[in-house]
Amino acid sequence: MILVFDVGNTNIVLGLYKGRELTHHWRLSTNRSSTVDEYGILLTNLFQLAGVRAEQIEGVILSSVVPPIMSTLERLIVKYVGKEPLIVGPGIKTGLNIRYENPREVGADRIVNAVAGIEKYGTPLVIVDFGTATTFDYIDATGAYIGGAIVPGIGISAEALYQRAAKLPRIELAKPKSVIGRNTVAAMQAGIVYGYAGQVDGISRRIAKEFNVKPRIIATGGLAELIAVESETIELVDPLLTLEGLRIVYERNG
Ligand SMILES: Nc1ncnc2c1ncn2[C@@H]1O[C@H](COP(=O)(O)OP(=O)(O)OP(=O)(O)O)[C@@H](O)[C@H]1O
Ligand SMILES: CC(C)(CO)[C@@H](O)C(=O)NCCC(=O)O
Ligand SMILES: [K+]
Repeated sequence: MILVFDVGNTNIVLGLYKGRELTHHWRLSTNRSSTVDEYGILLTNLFQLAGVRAEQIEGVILSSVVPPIMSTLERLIVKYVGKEPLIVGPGIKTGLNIRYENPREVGADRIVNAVAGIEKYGTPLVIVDFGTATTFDYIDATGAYIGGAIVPGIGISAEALYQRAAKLPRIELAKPKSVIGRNTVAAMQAGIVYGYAGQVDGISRRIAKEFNVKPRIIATGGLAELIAVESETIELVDPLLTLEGLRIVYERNG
């Protein structure tokens, strides 16, 4: 069994693979002040509930876009799983040709998404990940990672309205009845849901035009489903794409 960790700014998503099969997956909050032992209690409890013993885990792979908690997570894995994790970053084989100006700058989550996306969906491809930030990644027909776009995430945008405008409340992110809201909550929901759906369509169409391609457009991330149903360009939602990418990268370094 291998244990995979996708460490994002909002959530840590972890999964257990038996061969190619994802047997368990869990979502924890990313808490910058949690200690090794606090994360250790969570991990131990999850394993216990799943009937998994740490000795059954042959290897661990971790991708993170939160540098300040890396040392905590590395120590967590050594202490509670008894393994040195493989960390997605310079020096490991991803098999991805990265054409970013500085390849080290690309978020590990975006790299791992691209690896899984190419394997599962082929190229050319656009991956949209609705996380803390919404990211777009464009992979060309040769399988090269060209780059993408980074947008404030849905949660960040909704939170900013609430924080900065005295009369705007915190809202539930849900689809409103109409694109024209006739109360504050409905108006905010319309702006966010249709705004983000339109953003995906707009950016995807621009990619298609600028690069003269017809890429498949695949979405992932916590809030993908809500937006995908309103988008005209998202072909499908693959909620566990990042975990799949981690498994593939682990195998490429075996
Ligand atoms: N129902 C909701 N209402 C309001 N905000 C939400 C809702 N669900 C998620 N969010 C917010 O949206 C953002 C993205 O959440 P999501 O669960 O997609 O994170 P994620 O995909 O794990 O992101 P990351 O990988 O960056 O940690 C977070 O800021 C989260 O607080
Ligand atoms: C954009 C986020 C925050 C999305 O999780 C992450 O991929 C990241 O921190 N990336 C580094 C910057 C870049 O990808 O260009
Ligand atoms: K993410």
